[in-house]
Amino acid sequence: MTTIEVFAPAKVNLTLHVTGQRADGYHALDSLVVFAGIGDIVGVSRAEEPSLTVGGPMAAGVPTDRGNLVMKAARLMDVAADIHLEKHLPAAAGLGGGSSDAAATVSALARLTGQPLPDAGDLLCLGADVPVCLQQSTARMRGVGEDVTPLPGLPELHAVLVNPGLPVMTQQVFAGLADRTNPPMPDPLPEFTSTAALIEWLAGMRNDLEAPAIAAQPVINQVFDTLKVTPGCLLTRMSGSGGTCFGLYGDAETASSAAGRLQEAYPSWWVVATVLNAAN
Ligand SMILES: C[C@](O)(CO)[C@H](O)COP(=O)(O)OP(=O)(O)OC[C@H]1O[C@@H](n2ccc(N)nc2=O)[C@H](O)[C@@H]1O
Ligand SMILES: Nc1ncnc2c1ncn2[C@@H]1O[C@H](COP(=O)(O)OP(=O)(O)OP(=O)(O)O)[C@@H](O)[C@H]1O
Repeated sequence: MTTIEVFAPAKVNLTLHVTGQRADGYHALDSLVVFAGIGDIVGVSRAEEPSLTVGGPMAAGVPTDRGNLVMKAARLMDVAADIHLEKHLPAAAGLGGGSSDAAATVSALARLTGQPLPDAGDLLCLGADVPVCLQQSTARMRGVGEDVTPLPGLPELHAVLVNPGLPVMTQQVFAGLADRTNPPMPDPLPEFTSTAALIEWLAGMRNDLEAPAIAAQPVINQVFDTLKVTPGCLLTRMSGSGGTCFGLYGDAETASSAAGRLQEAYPSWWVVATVLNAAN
């Protein structure tokens, strides 16, 4: 029995500019998206009937029925498969958890069956983050998520990801936006010759969902305040619709030390030091 396993990395929005709203209610975005060294693992093999098992340290509360996005992905691919999902990412965390899992499932089933990958537009029914998660590489994401421009050559970043353990529902955060028409990022983006230059530029960009996410889950403010005072923290920002926030550091040792301090101080939080945009 052939089993295909695919890594489903965490999706991190280094910027997230909300530039408008469509008639269908979805928002136009302009986002610099990178992927982390931590993620879920999706394993698929052919079966008579679809089935799903969910394991891993972050499996609690994740749907194990047809509502799981990996099962929706299998239905989109029209393949009956046994799927095993190993969860390492918190759900409803702004890390594209379910979306990355769905994208990994699509990729694994395409390899298992030889089917072509669906177009970005066809993947949106699984989630707005699925097209960028299918590429699993640094990109500028626009439209509602279907317009994905790969950005090779960006410097890698040493980061600490922190999630306070409370789910944040994406729809509620978008609904809480005060302004829905905000400036996009510059086009084209500058050439970044160093990590320091990238971080300095990022400081001038935004995540427009921070304010409504904080309104929905005020503990996010505490995550920001805690990250900001860790030694060597160069930038803090929320990823996606939250509640995960990230801090950027100059090197792996500084990031790892900050993660250790934070995890000791907040044992119930999910804290991970990782590399973003690692050279593929
Ligand atoms: C916030 C981001 O994670 C940034 O990468 C994505 O835009 C959201 O991606 P996602 O979690 O896959 O979102 P979906 O599950 O497709 O949509 C959840 C809800 O978020 C809102 N939504 C999502 C994407 C978008 N461009 N505009 C929206 O207004 C819609 O109300 C939608 O019903
Ligand atoms: N494979 C999955 N992993 C985690 N949650 C899932 C999955 N499939 C469906 N869900 C459901 O989707 C909800 C949203 O979880 P998900 O991890 O997709 O949010 P998110 O994508 O991290 O948020 P954002 O889009 O802001 O990055 C969860 O609360 C859960 O009930």
